[in-house]
Amino acid sequence: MFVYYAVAVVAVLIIYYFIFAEDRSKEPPGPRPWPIIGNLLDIANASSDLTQTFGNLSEKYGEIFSIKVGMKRTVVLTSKEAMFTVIQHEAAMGRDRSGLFADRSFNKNLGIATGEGEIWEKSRVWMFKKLREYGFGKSMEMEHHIKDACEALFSQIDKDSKEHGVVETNHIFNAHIMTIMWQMMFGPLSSKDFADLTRISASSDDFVNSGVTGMGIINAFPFLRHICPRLLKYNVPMDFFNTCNDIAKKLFNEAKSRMKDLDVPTSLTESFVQNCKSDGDIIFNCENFQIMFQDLILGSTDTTSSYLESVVLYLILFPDIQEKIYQEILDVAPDNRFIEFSDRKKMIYTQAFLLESHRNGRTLPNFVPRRALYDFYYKKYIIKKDTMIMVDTRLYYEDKETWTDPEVFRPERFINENNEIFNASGIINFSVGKRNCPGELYANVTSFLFLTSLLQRYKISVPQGQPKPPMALSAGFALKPYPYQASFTRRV
Ligand code: HEM
Repeated sequence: MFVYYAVAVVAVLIIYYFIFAEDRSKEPPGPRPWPIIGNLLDIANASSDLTQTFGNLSEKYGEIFSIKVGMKRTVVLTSKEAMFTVIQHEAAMGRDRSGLFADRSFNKNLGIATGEGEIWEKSRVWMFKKLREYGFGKSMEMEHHIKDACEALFSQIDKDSKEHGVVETNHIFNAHIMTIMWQMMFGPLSSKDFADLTRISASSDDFVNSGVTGMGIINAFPFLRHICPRLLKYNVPMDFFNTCNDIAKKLFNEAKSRMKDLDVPTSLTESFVQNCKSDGDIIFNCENFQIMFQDLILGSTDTTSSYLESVVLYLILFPDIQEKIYQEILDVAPDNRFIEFSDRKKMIYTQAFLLESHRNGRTLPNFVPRRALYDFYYKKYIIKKDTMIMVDTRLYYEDKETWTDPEVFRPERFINENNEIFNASGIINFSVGKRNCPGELYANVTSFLFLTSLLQRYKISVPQGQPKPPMALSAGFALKPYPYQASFTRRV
C-alpha cells in the first residue's frame, strides 16, 4: 500500500514540476524549483559551501539568478553592479520577518535590523543620533572605552600565555568588544553589568557555535521549528534572544525607576525611557527597546570580533606585513603612547592592511537578506514582491579584472603612487544605501585601535612547532577563521 502512495506522490510532483510550474520567464533565470523543497537539492548538490554553490550557479545563470530556498522565492546578486543597483532600490528595503526573525521580535515589526517602514526608519535614526551624544563615533569618548577594552584583552592574553604558552583566538575579542557598546548605552560599567555581560557573552558564543545548518533549515521551512526544535537546535538562538530580552527589560525598568527622580537623562537608555510617554507609542516602548538592544549587541559584537580574528590570522600568516605595520606604529609613536584614531592619516600601510583584511575576510558575505516590498525591475528581470534578496560578495572580491591578482594578500593594492589610500570604496562589506550598516565607523575605529595597540605590545606569531593555520574561513553567523592558536610575545 505504502508503495502505491509513494508512487502517487512522486507522480504528482513530476506533473507539477513539468506542467503546472508557474511561469517564471520574466524573473531572473535559475534552476527549476521542485514543489515544497524548492532548489534545496541544487544547493546541497552543488557544494557544501554556500558561497561556492552561489558561484557555480552564477557561472551558469549570470550576475543575478533565482532559487527557491524551500518555499521562499529568492534572488542572489553576485556582481557589484547588481548588488549596488538592487540593494539601493526603495522596493528592496524590507527584511525577512518569518521564522526565527519573527520569534526574536515577539512576532512584531520592531527594531532596526529586522524592522520595516516607519518603525525601522525612526528607530534607526533615533538610536544612532542618540548614540553619538553618548560617545559613538566621537573619537575621544569612544576611544576611551576602546582603550579600557584593550587593557582587559591584554590581561586575558597575558594570563593565557602564562598558563598555556599560547592563546586560543576563537572568540577572544567578543566579550571585550561588547563592553564598548554597553557603555555607550548604559554608562560606566558596574559589577552588576559584568554578570549580565558574561551571561550574554556565553549565550552568544553558544549561538554562534551552534552552526548554520539548523538555522538554514528553519529559514527554508519555518514550520519545522515547531515540529523538531531540538534537532534543529532552535533553542540555541532563542536562548540568546531571550537572554538579551530579559536583560534589556531589566535595564529598561531600572532606568525607568531612576528617571522618576531625574530631569536630565545620564545614559542613552534613560533618554529612551524619558521618551516613553504614551502607552501606544510605536517607537518608544519596552519591546522596541529590547529588540534594538539585541540589534546593537549582536550587530556590533560578532561581526567586529570575527573581522579582528581574521586580522590576527593575516598578521601571523604574513610576518613581513606585521613588521611593516609595527614600523609605522614606531614612526608615529616612538614613545609608545596610545595610538589614536586620528593617527591613521599618517599610517597609510596600516589602513591598507585593514582594507585588504576586509577584502579577504568578507565577514558578512551574504549581508543580511532583504525582502522586496513590491514588484520592481533590475535590467530586464522582474523581482516580485516578497522575494528574498541575497548577495554573495565572493565573486566580486575574486574578480581578476577588478583586482588583477585577487588570490594574493597584498595591502599595497590600496595605495597609489603618491602614497595615498586608493579605492577604499572597493570594499563593500558594510553594504550601501540607506539600509547599509550604521556601525561602519564604530567597526573601523575599534579595529584600528585594537590592531595598533596589540602590535605595540606584542609580536604575534604561529606557535613554534605548529603548522600555519589555513587562510580559508569558516561560515557561521559571520565568516571567520577556523579556530587557531597564536603566540603573543611581549615587546614592552
Ligand atoms: C566588521 C564589522 C561589520 C560588518 C562587516 C557589518 C556588516 C553589515 C551588513 C552587510 C549589514 C546589512 C546591510 C544591508 O542590509 O544592506 C549590516 C547591518 C547592520 N549592522 Fe553592521 N556590520 C559590522 C559592524 C557593525 C557594528 C559595529 C554595529 C553597531 C554599532 C552594526 C550594526 C548594524 C545594524 C543595526 C544593522 C541593521 C541595519 C538596518 O537594517 O537598517 N554593525 N551590517
